[in-house]
Amino acid sequence: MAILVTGGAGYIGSHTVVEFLAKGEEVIVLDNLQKGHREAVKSGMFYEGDIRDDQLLTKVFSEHNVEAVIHFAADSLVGESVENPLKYYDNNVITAQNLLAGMVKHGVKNIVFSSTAATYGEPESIPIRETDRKEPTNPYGETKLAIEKMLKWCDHAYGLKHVALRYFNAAGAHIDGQIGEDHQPESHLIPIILQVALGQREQLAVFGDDYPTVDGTCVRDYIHVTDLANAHWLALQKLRSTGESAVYNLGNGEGFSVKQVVEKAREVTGHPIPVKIAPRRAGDPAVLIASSERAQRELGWKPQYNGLGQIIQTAWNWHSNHPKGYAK
Ligand SMILES: NC(=O)c1ccc[n+]([C@@H]2O[C@H](COP(=O)([O-])OP(=O)(O)OC[C@H]3O[C@@H](n4cnc5c(N)ncnc54)[C@H](O)[C@@H]3O)[C@@H](O)[C@H]2O)c1
Ligand SMILES: O=c1ccn([C@@H]2O[C@H](COP(=O)(O)OP(=O)(O)O[C@H]3O[C@H](CO)[C@@H](O)[C@H](O)[C@H]3O)[C@@H](O)[C@H]2O)c(=O)[nH]1
Repeated sequence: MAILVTGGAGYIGSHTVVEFLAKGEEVIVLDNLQKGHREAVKSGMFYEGDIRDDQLLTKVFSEHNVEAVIHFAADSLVGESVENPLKYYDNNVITAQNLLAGMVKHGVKNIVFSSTAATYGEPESIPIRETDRKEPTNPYGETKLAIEKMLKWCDHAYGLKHVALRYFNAAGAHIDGQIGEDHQPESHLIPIILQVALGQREQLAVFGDDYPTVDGTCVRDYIHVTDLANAHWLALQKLRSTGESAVYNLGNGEGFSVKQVVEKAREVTGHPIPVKIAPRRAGDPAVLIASSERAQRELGWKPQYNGLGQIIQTAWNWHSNHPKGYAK
């Protein structure tokens, strides 16, 4: 039976495809390449197209005996979602609805869903636990929370089981150096810092230094992309063995401010990485740090890359060897 990976040509999806293939799974990727890269999917079957295309979904589900879907495909930028919320309701909520309808129609019973720390909004306490209050501060988080609720009701009505994985900040690149992060245009902190180190940007704009944090800049929990990829496989095993829906946070449990990330990147790259202080970016909570205790206990998940320097080093290997990303 096959595993359908939507958004498998994207950053986290492509790393997950590698891990699933290594475990001997049969993988099919569906990606419209709006952000992903065909070159990031080295093997496995590939369908180029949009999940909102019913004919294509029917074709994929008819041509394969799909056991489970790993659903990465989405728009996922906090700042952009504040400026253009309807884009997020369309490509996140409507896309998920279409996918779930296709799964129900074709009798596919399992889904692992990419949720996010952005579902919590400003945390009520740190570290954040799965049961904590969820009041997103941006439309991106709202759409992911709406999908989590849609999954709950699909379980209730159709017996469609899910594991929702609330990732904190994905970072780093595959240890073999063949795949990594390449978003056009880039908006994520670590790749932007490394573009400064490569001389592709003059400086990093730090979005706000007046947050109630250790040095005034936002604090995030950075988790290696391969550790995230492995959590998906463990989530699938849980669905296979228990047939129960669940939700898990995925992070390292340690927070780093923007300035601390810059400092660590200076150590890794040996570059001074100049910064300038810029206004706050709308929708950013001050601090997001995970408790992943539930994932460790119930999935047996244990991050292998728990040092920020180690995570940045893998990203630096990728960016310095692929200064233009996947572009030739
Ligand atoms: N990067 C992070 O730090 C982070 C953290 C928390 C959650 N997430 C979630 O993880 C998932 C993957 O994130 P990423 O950073 O790899 O993003 P990405 O943009 O690199 O990957 C998403 C992929 O989905 C594809 N896609 C988007 N809409 C599609 C559609 N309608 N039909 C078919 N393909 C479509 C894109 O082309 C892209 O390849 C997203 O759902 C995101 O919300 C990411
Ligand atoms: O040029 C930049 C880029 C980012 N930041 C800051 O760096 C931090 C991290 O930003 P970024 O890398 O853009 O990640 P987030 O906005 O925290 O969001 C990521 O992490 C979330 C989970 O925490 C996911 O849901 C999102 O999809 C993913 O993009 C934030 O405080 C930003 O304000 C800057 O100061 N300057």
